[in-house]
Amino acid sequence: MLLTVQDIHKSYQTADGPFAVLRGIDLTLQVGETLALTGESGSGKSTLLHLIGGLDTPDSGKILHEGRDIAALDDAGRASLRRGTVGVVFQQFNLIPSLSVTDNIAFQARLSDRYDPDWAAVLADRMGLTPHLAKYPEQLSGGQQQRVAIARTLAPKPRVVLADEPTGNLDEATAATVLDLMLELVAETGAGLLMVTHSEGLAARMSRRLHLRAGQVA
Ligand SMILES: Nc1ncnc2c1ncn2[C@@H]1O[C@H](COP(=O)(O)OP(=O)(O)OP(=O)(O)O)[C@@H](O)[C@H]1O
Repeated sequence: MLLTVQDIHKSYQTADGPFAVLRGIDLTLQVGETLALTGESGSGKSTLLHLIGGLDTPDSGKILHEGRDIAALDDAGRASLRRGTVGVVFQQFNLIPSLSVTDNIAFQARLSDRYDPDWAAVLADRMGLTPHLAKYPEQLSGGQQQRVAIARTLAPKPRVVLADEPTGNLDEATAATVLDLMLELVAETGAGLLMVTHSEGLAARMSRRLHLRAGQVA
């Protein structure tokens, strides 16, 4: 199993006392599987993604990446998880303005020592970015920038791809094209994808759906 999440609980402290955002979440993700995470605004989707990516820690419960409990990792193990094993795509593109498209795509893979120029070239080609490799982010359209962000995430060949509304900034047709590409590439690398989306249309293209309601799987 690529990813196993067991009975996750998470509360935030507020002025009125603790607020339970996640109240016992279980999920699994297998190789090649794509899981849509839906739920109303505030239902805890981003919180769950952050916990799975090791960006925050749950109050209780377990998160296993390929059988390894992330709570048991030391700082170096956690850093390596964030840089290579898990890839995250956010709604904001977060490209580095001073780097060309080529260098933006390579950036994370280089950091984690997983840079493969041939794979980076394949990604750029499939994402339709080859004519734009020498350009800088400000010279690209929103859809092109998002494709660079996705290529950058996939460049280190992560085992699990976590995506938070990755096409939320794009028009519907562009969003569908970008998602199809992401689904193809995730399938080819044998990764699993967990994607937050508000779009019924996009959720329907994925292999499974998990709906959060009041901190639980509905
Ligand atoms: N650091 C924090 N401190 C306190 N409360 C928080 C914190 N982060 C999130 N929350 C609260 O937890 C709840 C869940 O937030 P989260 O961002 O996970 O929801 P979401 O389902 O991703 O929402 P959206 O679809 O609007 O992005 C919200 O009520 C939010 O206000």
